[in-house]
Amino acid sequence: MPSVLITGATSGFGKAAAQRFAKAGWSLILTGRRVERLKALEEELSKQVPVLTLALDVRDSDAVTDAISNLPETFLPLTCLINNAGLALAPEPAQKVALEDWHTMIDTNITGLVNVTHAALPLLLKTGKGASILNLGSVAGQWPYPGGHVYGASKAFVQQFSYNLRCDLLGTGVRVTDLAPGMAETEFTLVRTKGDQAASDALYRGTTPLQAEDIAEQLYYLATLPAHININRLEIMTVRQAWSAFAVDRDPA
Ligand SMILES: NC(=O)C1=CN([C@@H]2O[C@H](COP(=O)(O)OP(=O)(O)OC[C@H]3O[C@@H](n4cnc5c(N)ncnc54)[C@H](OP(=O)(O)O)[C@@H]3O)[C@@H](O)[C@H]2O)C=CC1
Ligand SMILES: O=CCS(=O)(=O)O
Repeated sequence: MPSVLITGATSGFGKAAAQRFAKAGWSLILTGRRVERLKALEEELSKQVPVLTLALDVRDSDAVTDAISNLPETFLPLTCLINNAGLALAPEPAQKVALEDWHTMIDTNITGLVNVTHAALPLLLKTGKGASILNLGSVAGQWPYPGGHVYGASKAFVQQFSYNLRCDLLGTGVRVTDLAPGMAETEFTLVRTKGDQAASDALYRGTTPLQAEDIAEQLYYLATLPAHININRLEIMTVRQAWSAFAVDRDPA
């Protein structure tokens, strides 16, 4: 039975991915900080497949290394790592943002992702052919927009780290993908606005955002491609989102 390690499984893409992989019979290693949600997910999915939940903050490198290097045999070999835990904060212009918010994004989206990758790499290399690392990037890593500042830059890191890993893992059989979604309706905007439900609802109202299940389906597709195929980057948007014109600073009329 293949097994998948999903970071940030307590909400959004991570939770939907856990449900999708469970449906296909994969063993699940699920992580996140919110213990109650992990427990609920374990209760739901352990009726279908073996489930191991790890209450972990991806920023804590010692805890991450310890947990991943001591996985029970039932959850090995590890076939897929989904580096999904992440967040955006402070949609305001850069010059108005608290430094702490920038640090939180860097510590989670960059340091957290490399912590988990470093800990899981020996297991994935042992699996070799057919193993995958699926990294949650974002359209924000490729395309600039106002208020994107450190969030977009952290996702540009995810893209380049994914490509560079591909170079080093050549010949090992381990695949690496930067999956870069656009606007998707999860708790992402609630977190970004520090709990402003009205702002979150307003962003998704009157359009058709991607849903967590759409991304889960892509993750499952990527993890189950024939072993000789590596999709390097997959950018995915709702058909109701696109780019906009360049902004220009003009003198008053
Ligand atoms: N929604 C969107 O529009 C898009 C999202 N993305 C990316 O997809 C990923 C998932 O986002 P999404 O599902 O939308 O958002 P959610 O807010 O719904 O889920 C985020 C998940 O990350 C976990 N997480 C956050 N910080 C930490 C931490 N320090 N340690 C461990 N887990 C953490 C949360 O768990 P807990 O709080 O329990 O720790 C939660 O399970 C993120 O990397 C995001 O940047 C990319 C493109 C578009
Ligand atoms: O990564 C999230 C999508 S967006 O808010 O940057 O468009």
